[in-house]
Amino acid sequence: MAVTIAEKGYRAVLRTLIVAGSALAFAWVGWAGLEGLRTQRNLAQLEELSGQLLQRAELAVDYAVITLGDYAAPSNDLCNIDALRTLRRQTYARGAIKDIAVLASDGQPMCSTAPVQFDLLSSRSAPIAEYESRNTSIVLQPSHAEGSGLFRVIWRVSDTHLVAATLNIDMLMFDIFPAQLRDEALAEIRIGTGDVVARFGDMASKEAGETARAFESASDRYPVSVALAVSDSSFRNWNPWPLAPVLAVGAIAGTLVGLLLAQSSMRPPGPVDALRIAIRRGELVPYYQPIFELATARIVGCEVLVRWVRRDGELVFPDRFIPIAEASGLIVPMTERLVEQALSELAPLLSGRPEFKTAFNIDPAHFVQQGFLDALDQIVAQTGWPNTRIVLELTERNAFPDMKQAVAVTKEARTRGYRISLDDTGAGHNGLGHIQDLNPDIIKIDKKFVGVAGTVEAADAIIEVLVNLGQRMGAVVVAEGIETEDQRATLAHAGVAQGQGYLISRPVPLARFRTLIRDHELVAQPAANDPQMA
Ligand SMILES: Nc1nc2c(ncn2[C@@H]2O[C@@H]3COP(=O)(O)O[C@H]4[C@@H](O)[C@H](n5cnc6c(=O)[nH]c(N)nc65)O[C@@H]4COP(=O)(O)O[C@H]3[C@H]2O)c(=O)[nH]1
Repeated sequence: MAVTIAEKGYRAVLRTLIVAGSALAFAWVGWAGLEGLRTQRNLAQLEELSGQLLQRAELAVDYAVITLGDYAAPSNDLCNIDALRTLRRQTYARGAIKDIAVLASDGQPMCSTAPVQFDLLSSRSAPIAEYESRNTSIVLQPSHAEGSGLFRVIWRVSDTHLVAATLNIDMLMFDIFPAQLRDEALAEIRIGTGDVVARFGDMASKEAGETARAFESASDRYPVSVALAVSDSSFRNWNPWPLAPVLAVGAIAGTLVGLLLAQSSMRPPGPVDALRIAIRRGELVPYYQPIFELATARIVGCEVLVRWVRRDGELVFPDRFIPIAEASGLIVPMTERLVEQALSELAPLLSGRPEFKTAFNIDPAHFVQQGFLDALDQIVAQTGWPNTRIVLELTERNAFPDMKQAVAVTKEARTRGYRISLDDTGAGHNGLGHIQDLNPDIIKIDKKFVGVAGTVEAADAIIEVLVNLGQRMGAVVVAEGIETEDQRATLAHAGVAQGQGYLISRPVPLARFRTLIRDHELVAQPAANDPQMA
């Protein structure tokens, strides 16, 4: 089937849309997938950072506890000059520890290596909170100066003997954040119920109201916890993937998939699928060929002949698709739609034309199918046509799959009022067998004989036999394929009652058929000798 320029253009646009859509979709999915991974990775990294910070804080406390362990024996007199000198030396050698002190039972320092450190920062007027560790003899005390980095680890060796180490853990946080987050994140080390001992970073630069991602980790050994917060925008911009390669890879993959998709989805459908689509779209339409009285040229009915009118206007004749429809079973929905459409279209012609009948070609296999007549009844009833005005044409050319069933359905059809017509009579392989079995109401003489009527003796003899048979069986004889006035005259003279053929009209669409009927009614001659009517 030729592909028109418009169709080519349409396909090109469709192909471009499929490929572009697929490329965009893949690029987007690739990007969104990697963004999801990045979020997961960033979350994991921040959790790890908060864990690391907590570990550092715990280590600092561990270190203080180990150092205090050296002075824990109550027998030690730590407050004499020599002992203090040794203590001071050791304190200087241990980075985070700023002071070691011996406390009285009320917590007041008895002696200290650097008495200023903790006491200066704490207010003597308010009591300083104390938080017990899992080992209850180890107590942590934040300083009153929030965020100073200072806090105290006290070891209650006995009720009267307390040793304390003052720590500054500010420097623990110095390198905790990656450079990208340093100005847009906040880390805090807290003691007890929330006293902030040390703070690093700043989120003040971020816009007010911006959400932040927060992480917290708490020690199960000491009353120490760590809180980490990162502004949402920093979090989103952290560890970005290189966007261009990601999009490029996604787009290339999408383009390849799109090309494959376009190729498979635009492959022209096979003949059966094409026909199925055409039926669904209503591209198979009825054409009408008038059946007229040979004596008067009065139109007394029509034969419905299917045409496939493609979207581009191309007209496809039945010999190109009826065999496909019959072999695939699509002949059933095709015929049903055709009957429905034709009867609906022709309904206005019913009134005032009591003899007007419409004939449909019925595939023999469809005819003997279970429920054929019931389905037909339903369609016909919807259109308001009486069954008696409908002719079912059965061809001589195709054999009936089940002749007994065909005879039974024929009888039942006639009981329900339908007329049975035997098409292409004489041209099939059954001789006159079908006439005897099916007892039709109408016998159609094949155009093979009509075309040579009056010129070939054998054809004239066959026509004569069929006319005689018709008369004896009470069947109307119709000649198909009358192309010339001579043929019409010869056939009329031979006793053929009705005919169809190019002499009057080819099969035509509805509008043309209506005009034809009107014109013929105006010029039709009254029958001198009315032949038998079907
Ligand atoms: N040369 C010549 N031809 C004439 C003349 N008058 C009519 N014809 C053609 O002869 C065919 C008569 O239909 P058919 O024997 O039932 O033969 C039909 C019928 O067997 C089948 N067919 C058509 N429509 C349907 C349908 O709706 N259902 C089924 N099952 N078969 C159909 O396709 C066949 C061909 O149909 P068409 O191409 O429409 O061909 C039609 C018609 O156009 C004439 O004066 N000269």
